Amino acid sequence: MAYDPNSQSNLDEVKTSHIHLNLAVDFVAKTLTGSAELDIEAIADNVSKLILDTSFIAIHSVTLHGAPLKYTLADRHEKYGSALTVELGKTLAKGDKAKVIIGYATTEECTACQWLEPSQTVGKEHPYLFTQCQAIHARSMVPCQDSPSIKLTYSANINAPLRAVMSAVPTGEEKQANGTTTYKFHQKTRMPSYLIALAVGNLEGREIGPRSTVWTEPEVIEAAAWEFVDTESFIRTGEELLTPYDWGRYDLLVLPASFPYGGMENPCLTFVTPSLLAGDRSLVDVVAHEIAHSWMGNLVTTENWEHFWLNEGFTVFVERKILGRMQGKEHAEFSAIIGHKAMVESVEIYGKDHPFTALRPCLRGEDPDDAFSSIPYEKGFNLLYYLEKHLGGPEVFEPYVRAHVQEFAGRSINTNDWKAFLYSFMEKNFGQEKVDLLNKVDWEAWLAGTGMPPVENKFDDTLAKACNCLCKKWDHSRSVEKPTEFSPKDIEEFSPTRSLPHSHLELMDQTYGLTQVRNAEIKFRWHMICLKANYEKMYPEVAEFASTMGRMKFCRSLLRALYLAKNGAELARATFNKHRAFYHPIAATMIAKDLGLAK
Ligand SMILES: CC/C=C\C/C=C\C[C@@H](O)/C=C/C=C/C=C\[C@@H](O)CCCC(=O)O
Ligand SMILES: [Zn+2]
Repeated sequence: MAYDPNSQSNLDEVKTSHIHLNLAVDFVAKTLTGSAELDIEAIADNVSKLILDTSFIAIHSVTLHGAPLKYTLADRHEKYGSALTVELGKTLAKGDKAKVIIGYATTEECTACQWLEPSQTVGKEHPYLFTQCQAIHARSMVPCQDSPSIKLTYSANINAPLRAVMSAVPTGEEKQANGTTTYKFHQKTRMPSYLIALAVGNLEGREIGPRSTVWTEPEVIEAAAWEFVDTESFIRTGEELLTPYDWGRYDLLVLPASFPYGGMENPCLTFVTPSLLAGDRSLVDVVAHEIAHSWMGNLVTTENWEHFWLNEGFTVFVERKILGRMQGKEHAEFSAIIGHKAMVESVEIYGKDHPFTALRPCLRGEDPDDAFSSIPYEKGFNLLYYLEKHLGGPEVFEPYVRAHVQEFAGRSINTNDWKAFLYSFMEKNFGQEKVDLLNKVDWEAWLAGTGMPPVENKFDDTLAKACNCLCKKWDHSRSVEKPTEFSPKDIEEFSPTRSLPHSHLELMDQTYGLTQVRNAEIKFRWHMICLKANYEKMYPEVAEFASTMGRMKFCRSLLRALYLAKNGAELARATFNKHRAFYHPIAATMIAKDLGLAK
């Protein structure tokens, strides 16, 4: 039976198999208004009610096959929203089906939607709406069983004044007499509610592959189409490693700058931050990551957010397999080294004994957004990387990873399911020898232990060597007042850490032009180095970057570091307060907590 501590739905009694959305997008009222039709099925006997997750939603009506039903909306749970209890007016036996239609509207407190003014878009002429439902924000957009343990198909008719795109295949559009258009969608593959996604804006599409179109504002379409030209090769490599791609289309949507994540694996339509548009295709590993989710997370889904590592650890593992095949093994290993550094930083931020540093944390009573960090990604990856080596390498492990997808596609699983299948696959295909090896793994330390993983993997440092070498050179240059051995050539491959004297930071900037750099990853690291050194001259640049780039990896980390830097706290808070409306509601909530501004 499904267990989900972050949902208030009666998951043990009912499951939803399909949702049809009929929604009108109102940019003036900033609401989605219409209905959600839920096809439900009793999974137990004597089911008389349906309990749905909602958050800041106004319920207008509930009907069953046209007849009104009684319902109550509970007082709001601070983290999980208001449970909507619908009296079904009859008792369902196990296997009985029903269609419940809920008339509703979102409200201005909706945490999934960000409504952008024209001034917040690239083109500055049209408003824009986008949603982000992971982890538990779908309930603020659609009344539903908002748990990844429930997998459903969905369809939608979205009436909007501008083009609408969704995490589904478009099936048609109908012009309306009032000048709006109804955009129709269908998602045939069963997926969890957190993958429901919608964007509406002045969007143009450009084909970049046999099953891929990149969507974005016309002003950036050229740059986007150029940057993501390798998309089809990533998908094919994923198919070679795993199973045929199941979702039909793989389109990309490049969002406005306030999009809070690097990418979001919404099926058929990955959402990405415009910070990937580096102009040199150097940041497209995020696209490899989102494509890997087509199998890991979207087909094989975590049962609840406590096993989030099954989505992300496996996705990072496949992402690095794809990179290894396309760019060479040393690139994949370099990515693992960078990921390891991110994990060290996350453990430092939480503290090594913090429960959220465990691979499988307890999230009862917690907001999953508070538990989000690099840990499920990188500790999960490190466990799989370690298991691959421990069990005999890719020849043994890659067939297992493929079998894992074949076994669990279409299902939601937990860590016990995962481990049981790993044992049975190894025993069946390779015999007792592998089972003995599995029995030697310190499962308790890997899964429940806090802090860094119990085993430190060794990664190939071919590409890291150049960075480490240059880092040492700058470190040793502390004793020299005006070092002369540095040149722009140094940084064709690199990145440093411990704080340097301000004079050296100035020289570094003059030599490498770091303040002017376009690549957001490099800019971010340069800003972090300056903040670590309390280099106040750079604080205004940091504030500018953090208030124009809504990807939390950048703005949240920079504002938190500025807040902790000498004389930086006031500027961090002032910057956030001034630009609060720029951030997506999820980012705004998290940053307010970091800066001690949460209510
Ligand atoms: C143990 C953690 C438990 C639950 C967390 C689940 C969801 C967290 C929620 O905050 C949503 C996360 C969405 C992530 C989307 C994309 C990431 O891959 C982006 C990573 C950061 C970046 O590159 O910007
Ligand atoms: Zn991911």
